[in-house]
Amino acid sequence: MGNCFGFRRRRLRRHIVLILIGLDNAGKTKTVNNLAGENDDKVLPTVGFKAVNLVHKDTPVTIYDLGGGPHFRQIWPQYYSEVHGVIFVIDSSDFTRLDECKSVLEEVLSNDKISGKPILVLANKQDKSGALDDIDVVEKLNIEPLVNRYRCPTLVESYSARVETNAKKPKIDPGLRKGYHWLLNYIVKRYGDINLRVQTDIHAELERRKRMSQPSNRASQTFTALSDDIATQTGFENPNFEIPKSSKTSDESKDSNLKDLGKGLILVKPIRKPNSIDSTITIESVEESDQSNVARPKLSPLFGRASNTSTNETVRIELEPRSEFRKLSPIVRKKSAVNHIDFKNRPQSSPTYARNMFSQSSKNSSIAEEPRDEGRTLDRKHRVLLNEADLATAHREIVLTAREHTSSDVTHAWSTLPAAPRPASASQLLRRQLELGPATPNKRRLSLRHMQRNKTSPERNTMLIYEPKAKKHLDKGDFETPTAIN
Ligand SMILES: Nc1nc2c(ncn2[C@@H]2O[C@H](COP(=O)(O)OP(=O)(O)OP(=O)(O)O)[C@@H](O)[C@H]2O)c(=O)[nH]1
Ligand SMILES: [Mg+2]
Repeated sequence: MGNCFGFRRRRLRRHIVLILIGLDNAGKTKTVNNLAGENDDKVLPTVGFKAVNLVHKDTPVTIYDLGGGPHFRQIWPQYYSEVHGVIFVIDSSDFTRLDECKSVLEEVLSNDKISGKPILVLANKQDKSGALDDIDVVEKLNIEPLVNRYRCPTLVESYSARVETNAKKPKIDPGLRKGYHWLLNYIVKRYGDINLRVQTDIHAELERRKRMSQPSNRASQTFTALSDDIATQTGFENPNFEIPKSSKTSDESKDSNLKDLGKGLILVKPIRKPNSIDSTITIESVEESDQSNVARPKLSPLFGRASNTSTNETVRIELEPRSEFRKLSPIVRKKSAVNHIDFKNRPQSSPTYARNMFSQSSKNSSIAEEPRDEGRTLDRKHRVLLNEADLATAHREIVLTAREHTSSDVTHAWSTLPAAPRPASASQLLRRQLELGPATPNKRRLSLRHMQRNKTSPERNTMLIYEPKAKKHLDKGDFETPTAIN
């Protein structure tokens, strides 16, 4: 019987997109031909890519069969954001290329757009004598630690894409059939989560490309994108944020801020890797100088400034939230009726929160407009992202904490706000880690990893910090135990 209210259950329209990759000559095209029921004796090396459309239990499936030659591998990442899963084919009879295969697989899995997505590893050419079976492949390619590291649900299957030529319709090897069905069923079951991530990634990628195509604003806008990803996709307050308790008057505070801004500014510029659309933000310290004629970098207020006060080594990165990202963010979607971000639990992500806080603070008038406390600063628009001093002194790995606020917090004055944060647990929306990567004397990589419940893999934002006059050499040995910042 139909629904008596005349409602029909709306089914989510699914469309699964897979990417088929692996070294050249691995048998990718032969494999997809098998899946499509094509009996093609001679397959030629793929130039560029080929899209194959199939159907799995009423769900359309598109498989991008990409060329595996070294030149074509460079275009693989362009497809990563839009795929729901990966099929990685290996020629298990070609022992000479196992190392190459291993490093290519690691490169794929470590990509931000792939980490966390399901992977089907296919050990092809089992008909050849001496071919490695699936267990050997797992061992030789070190697959287990690799997929654990990048949190990719993985299945390894062995099969042969070579089928009997006299058969009208090629039989699909049971190994291939099993693996293919596992991958599709896995995606179908978690389609909502995986697809949300795919859509968000596609949107972010388009935005980034749009920005990159505007040369005049390239530096500032790229930085905006990066900051926004941190600010809006985490939906949380700044990791090292602490509510400052300043005893200074607003005039004093303004003065000290102006002075600090004059010292050691930081240049922010994007670095583009050749043949890649990815860019990294480099933050370069400018040495302190008394010469007034030294040109200071002009940074757009759009993306905020970054400043480094030489006295306390605080790197201050100011974030400007952008509304476009919010529209797609899972946090926005949580409340169905309106475009509403649940600021109650993430008050510091909210521009209105900051505004309220400041209007509250100015009403109370004992609060400085831009209060400052030992290198940590919060002002009207911005939040502190990294506290260099904290990083440099103790922490190899910092497990960030989430802070619980109730709406009543907003009515408090700065000085009376609860300061003790509650440690984030795995069941909470986010799990974030700040990692201090391997360091050279003057270069450090800081990456912010954060995980959202609705996503299947961590987001990662990386910044390289160059310190021309760095004295400390930070390496693994300097840090022993992870410490929570409170
Ligand atoms: N013996 C044997 N040969 C296979 C098998 N699968 C593919 N081949 C052969 O391996 C060669 C390469 O196959 P392709 O499917 O073109 O390989 P590919 O991975 O698509 O290569 P690119 O498009 O260059 O990246 C072809 O000559 C296939 O006939 C298999 O299971 N057994
Ligand atoms: Mg091919």
